[in-house]
This record gives sequence, structure tokens and C-alpha cells, in this order.
Amino acid sequence: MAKEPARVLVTGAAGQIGYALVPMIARGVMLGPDQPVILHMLDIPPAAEALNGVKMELVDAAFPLLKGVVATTDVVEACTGVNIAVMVGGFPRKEGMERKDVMSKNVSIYKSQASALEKHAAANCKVLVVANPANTNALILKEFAPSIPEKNITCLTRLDHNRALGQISERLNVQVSDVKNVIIWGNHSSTQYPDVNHATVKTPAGEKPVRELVKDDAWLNAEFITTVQQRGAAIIKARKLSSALSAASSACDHIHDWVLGTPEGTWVSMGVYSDGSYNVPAGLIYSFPVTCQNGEWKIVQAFMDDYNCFMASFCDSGLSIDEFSRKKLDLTADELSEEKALAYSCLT
Ligand SMILES: NC(=O)C1=CN([C@@H]2O[C@H](COP(=O)(O)OP(=O)(O)OC[C@H]3O[C@@H](n4cnc5c(N)ncnc54)[C@H](O)[C@@H]3O)[C@@H](O)[C@H]2O)C=CC1
Ligand SMILES: O=C([O-])CC(=O)C(=O)O
Repeated sequence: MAKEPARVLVTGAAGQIGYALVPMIARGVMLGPDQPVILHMLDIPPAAEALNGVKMELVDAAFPLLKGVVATTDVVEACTGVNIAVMVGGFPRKEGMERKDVMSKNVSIYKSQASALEKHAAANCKVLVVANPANTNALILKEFAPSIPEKNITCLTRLDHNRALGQISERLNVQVSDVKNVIIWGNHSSTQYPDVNHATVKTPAGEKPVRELVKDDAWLNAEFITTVQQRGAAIIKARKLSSALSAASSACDHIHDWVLGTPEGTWVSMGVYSDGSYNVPAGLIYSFPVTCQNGEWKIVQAFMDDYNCFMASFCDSGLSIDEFSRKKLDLTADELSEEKALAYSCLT
């Protein structure tokens, strides 16, 4: 029997990520080729005409899975009955701007949209915040939508995760689909820590650790990390616009794996509400390695082979974290704590 359509909200749908994202959703990239969708697109009144143009193009593209389009500048209409909310609308960082510069503008947007989602979205709506500062916008959304379970509110660090996979694949000249289990820890900002200590590559001789294949710890501990951390800025420099197609594609990956599950033996990075795992302060939205099953994510806690379980017992908990990594996990947590304080100061 055909599935009921899922209602998917995209805020900021007239913007450049929105323009890349809505056709992917309508094609089934996000929720699968057998899941019909009704798109809810929200933007602000100055973008209403452009938003209507996007709606016209969606009609023109005749997507078989697309069962309806709501294009509106009314936040209540946009949020009503949605099962998935992808929050892209916001004030983007421009060349030379730090994320903190855009904090106060986004705090007020996320406060009001949180209330609309809380009152009007479907029960168990899953929320992905893309707009920067993504982790802190998600935290504000969580604070102002107290009846939405905290496990349903996440932010996008899958783009950073995919960037890390891409860098390793380029360096080793292997298929990106053969690289797995990198980790993005922390903030979607230049303090994030792209960690390859548990990442592997599929080879004809079995799965091999990335470190063993790259054979260049100096590169992995320095240039690789900064390349991933600074990739957003490099795209802005090259395009004079921030990443859009890769952001849209990664947002689809995030929701796809959350709803439909991660493959056996594979984890992905998601910004989720910290429960204190890995000694990350509870109450931050922090990017962790997660596996997903039955529509729920779970922070990866432990390696399954004996050696690493043994090693993990000497560390904080879960995957073994060396001293180099520990400092980087703490640094990005400190930045998130500062962002949280700044965001709260914008509320008063
Ligand atoms: N987490 C991540 O990995 C990434 C995050 N981003 C962030 O995503 C956001 C969107 O980027 P772009 O699409 O390039 O920006 P954009 O400026 O092209 O589009 C943003 C859209 O949001 C709309 N908007 C503004 N306020 C709104 C509101 N209150 N409600 C609904 N819509 C509103 C604007 O009118 C515009 O159409 C930015 O904050 C950007 O920094 C971008 C790339 C990656
Ligand atoms: O830096 C930005 O504003 C865009 C962004 O988040 C990214 O490309 O990762």
C-alpha cells in the first residue's frame, strides 16, 4: 500500500540552500524513493515572489513523489502538521564575518519559530537546524519548544563529516564510499574537531585504519584538520556565496540516516543534545558520532573489539580519546558554552 505523504518544512526556502534542497526532497533523496512528500516552504515577505517562483518550478518539474506544496510567509501555516522541519532560514554569514556576528539576529528568529513548531507541528516532528550558528540556533529552538523531546532537535554537522570523508578519499585516491567513521566533534565552526582516529577505508585486504594508509600523521594532525575546519570559508572565498549544494545534500543525508538508519558498522556525525557523554558538558548541542535505528539516534559509546574496549576502560568512556583529541573536544565545547552565554544575553 502507498505510504501517506510526509510533510517536510524547509524554512528559508527561497534562499540558495533551499533552492538546492527542495528538488532533492521532492525526488526522494531525503526520505526514500517510496515516500511521497508534501513540501512546506517558508520565507519572509520580501522573498515571497521568489518563493512563489520556486513553487512554480516544483510544479514544472512534475516530481512523481511530490503530492503538494505549501509556499507561505506565515510561520503558523508553514509549521502546521509537519513531520520533518529543516530550518535553513536565517541570516547567513558573509565573507569576513564570524558566526558570532550573526547571533542576535538568529536568536530572535529561532525563538519565534520554536514556538510555532511546538504548537503546530506533528507529534514527534524531527528538527534539523542548518542555519548558522547551527548548534546554538538548535539550542535556542530547544529552549523555546520545551514540549518537543530534546532528542528530536538536532543540527547539521554532516556537511563537515562529508567534507572529512572527501579529503581522505582525495588524499588516498580511493572512492569516498569506501571511507567511513570519521567523526566531527563539537561546533559547526572553525573549532570543530575532525577526528580520523577510528576511521577506516575498505580495501581488497579488508578494512584498514585511515592513519595506517595515509602514513602521514603530521598531515592528519594539522592540514587535514584545518582544511575541514576552514572549508566553509574557502567555499565563500571561491563562490562569494556559502556552500549550498553540498549543504543541501548533507541535510538530506542527515535526515535520511536518522529516519531510515545508518548501515551496520557505520556511524555519522550529528549535532545532538549532550547528555555528558565523553565529558562534554550536558546541555550543549554538540556534534557526536551517532548510529541511528528505528528513527532514533544514539551516541556511539564503545568500540566492539576487545583491544579498544580495553583501551576505552582507561579513558573517559566510549571510543578511546587520546590527549591531543581531548584538548580539541574541550576547546570546541568551550566555544559552544560561550556561544550559549552570548545567545542568552541576546534574549534579554
Ligand atoms: N550547518 C551547515 O553545515 C551550513 C549552514 N549554512 C547556513 O545556512 C543558512 C542558509 O544559507 P543560504 O541558503 O546560503 O542563505 P540565503 O541567504 O541564500 O537564504 C536564507 C533564506 O532565509 C530567509 N530567511 C531569513 N529570515 C527568515 C525567517 N525568519 N524565516 C524564514 N526564512 C527566513 C531569507 O529570506 C533567505 O531566502 C545560513 O545561516 C548559512 O550560514 C550554510 C552552509 C552549511
Ligand atoms: O560558513 C558558512 O557560513 C557556511 C557554512 O556553514 C559552511 O559552509 O560550512
